[in-house]
Amino acid sequence: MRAQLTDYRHLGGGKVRELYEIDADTLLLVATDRISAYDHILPSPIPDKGRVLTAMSFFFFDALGVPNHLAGPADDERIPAEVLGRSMVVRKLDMASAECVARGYLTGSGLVEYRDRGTVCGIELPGGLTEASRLPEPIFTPATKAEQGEHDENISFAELADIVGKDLAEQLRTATLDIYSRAAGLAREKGIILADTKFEFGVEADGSLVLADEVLTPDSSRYWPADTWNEGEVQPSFDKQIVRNWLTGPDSGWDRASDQAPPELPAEVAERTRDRYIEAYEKISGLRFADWPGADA
Ligand SMILES: N#Cc1c(N)ncnc1-c1cnn(CCN2CCOCC2)c1
Repeated sequence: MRAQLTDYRHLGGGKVRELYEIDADTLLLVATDRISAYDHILPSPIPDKGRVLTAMSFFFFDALGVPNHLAGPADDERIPAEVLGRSMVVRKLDMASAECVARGYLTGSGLVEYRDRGTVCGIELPGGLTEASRLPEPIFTPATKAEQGEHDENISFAELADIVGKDLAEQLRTATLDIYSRAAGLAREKGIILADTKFEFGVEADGSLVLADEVLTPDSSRYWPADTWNEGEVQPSFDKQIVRNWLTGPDSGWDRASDQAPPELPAEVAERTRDRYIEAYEKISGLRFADWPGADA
């Protein structure tokens, strides 16, 4: 008999996820169908988004073969029926206080700093790079965790070392770059560019790392279609471009520059976005989303 969500203490959450306490040693990480765009949580859910992104985390935790925080399978009995398929039962860890970001391409906040200083997180980069340039090699660009609604603040490796200690900072950098490179190679074979991604790690009593949080989902990463990659242009997001185009198009009636909340999405836009999430998962994993638990949740 499955527990109820109300059996668990709600610890908090973020823009699109919630965290519950199962017991002293175990948490329930729940992904919702909420989607954010242009720093707004949209009023319209994307059906099955939580399940697809949870399936992606489970795929990569298995594929990567590094120590991780999963404490049960996708259909673990401790997962309430209403969130089955979009939840992970995870071990409660002592979390490292840093967002561990790897970038293989220059965009977003990294591009802003590069245009200002020629660096990203204090890392000198070659001249002449532009929007969506592939970097000579992937770089580790840590950030401090921001309060909800705020943007994480990029910091240098030296600043990270001051926060977590030099040895742990070096471990975080090595693990982040190694996992990113392996995942990027896997995605590229399937025609998808993993431009960048954000990991969170726990630290065991012996100082070893445990990969935590969600991993390599479209919410924690930038995924671009490889066949349309064109240096110097803002790349289309593999998963969110349909929503972005509708929101900034003539039909939405929304002004991105205003402080208006975005409108509801047409059902067709939500449905096509669902299809893109499923396409990303099935292309990358080689698995069928139809086989993932929780379809009737
Ligand atoms: N994963 C994990 C984990 C763990 N295994 N042990 C202890 N704490 C955490 C933890 C607590 N917060 N976060 C940031 C991710 N949050 C998720 C919910 O939504 C908001 C963001 C991770």
